[in-house]
Amino acid sequence: MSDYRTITYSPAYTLVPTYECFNRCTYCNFRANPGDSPWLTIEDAEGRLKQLRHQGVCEILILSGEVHPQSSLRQAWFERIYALCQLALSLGFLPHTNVGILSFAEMRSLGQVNVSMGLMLEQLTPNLRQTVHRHAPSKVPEVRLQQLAWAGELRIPFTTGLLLGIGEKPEDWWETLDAIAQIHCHYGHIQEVILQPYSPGSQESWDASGFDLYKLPDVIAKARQMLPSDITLQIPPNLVPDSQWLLACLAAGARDLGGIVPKDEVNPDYPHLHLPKLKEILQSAGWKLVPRLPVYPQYQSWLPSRLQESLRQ
Ligand SMILES: O=c1nc2n(C[C@H](O)[C@H](O)[C@H](O)CO)c3cc(O)ccc3cc-2c(=O)[nH]1
Ligand SMILES: C[C@H]1O[C@@H](n2cnc3c(N)ncnc32)[C@H](O)[C@@H]1O
Ligand code: MET
Ligand code: SF4
Repeated sequence: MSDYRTITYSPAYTLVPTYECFNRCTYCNFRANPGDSPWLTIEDAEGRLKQLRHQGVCEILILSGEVHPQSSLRQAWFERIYALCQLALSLGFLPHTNVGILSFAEMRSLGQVNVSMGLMLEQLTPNLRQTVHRHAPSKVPEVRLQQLAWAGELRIPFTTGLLLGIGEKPEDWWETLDAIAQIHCHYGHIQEVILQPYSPGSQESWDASGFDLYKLPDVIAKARQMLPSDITLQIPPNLVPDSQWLLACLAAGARDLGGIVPKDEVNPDYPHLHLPKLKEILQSAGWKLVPRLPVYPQYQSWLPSRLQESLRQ
């Protein structure tokens, strides 16, 4: 069977351990000030996950604001995230965690309870350190590249990507894609690359217009040429609301729509279309939308045997 004309998505639900974050990326509509966002309790998460059973949800996406590595609360923050992953597994779900920068030891332990993990490279250009990332130590490009290398060393199936339209130049896109291609050639662990158009929301401090979506198909086409063919290109359909342009993105080489979630926690102002509607749009152009797991098939044998057991169930 050929996978020609097939587009995938992951039926997902997002848990947010905390919105509090010591970084202040100016485009962020997610963060709260440290101390201002009560942490998600295990009891609360358990209640929510139990309601999700038998609804077709497979992936639990764990997205968090970050507690400073030197903070006395760091260990409790990390333990809460680990416990949330264990909880999701115990209830039959498959966790994918993206909680920002981790120490090597933290990443290694989360690798034991996640079928894949993620961290967006955003953009490599150092210029953003003076602008949108001026108060975001976690967004230092070298630090993020190091995270990708550690994930490779630890053989964790990984999702990364570019945030487009945060003040970078087109040549910066190619530099960032090239870095991803190189790291994948070394470790072979990048399962997908997200091309995420910056989309303005109501909570951010930056007041910029969103990424010009009409450029997205060209960026996708170039990314498809530059990246190894075993990396899937993902675009978030809720951030490409014009269905003709969504189809143009697929024609250009995007093959995955990421997690389709009840609430996009990062871009709460952009709800997803209902699945039947999305299927209909894709079908009109000859595409079939099919669910996938948060770990791609070629990486399943990389996982610890406990996680492979969870996959079988
Ligand atoms: O619904 C969303 N899912 C996001 N996801 C999840 C993604 O769509 C997929 O569900 C996962 O990558 C699993 O395949 C991210 C995953 C990452 O590793 C890094 C960044 C994102 C960003 C988003 C996002 O903004 N909205
Ligand atoms: C979890 C990921 O969400 C992305 N992210 C953060 N803020 C926005 C926004 N306003 N629009 C689009 N993507 C965003 C970043 O790339 C981050 O790494
Ligand atoms: N704080 C993490 C990052 O930026 C993940 C969530 S962002 C809303 O990488
Ligand atoms: S994008 Fe992530 S790191 Fe930046 S402020 Fe938001 S939550 Fe924090």
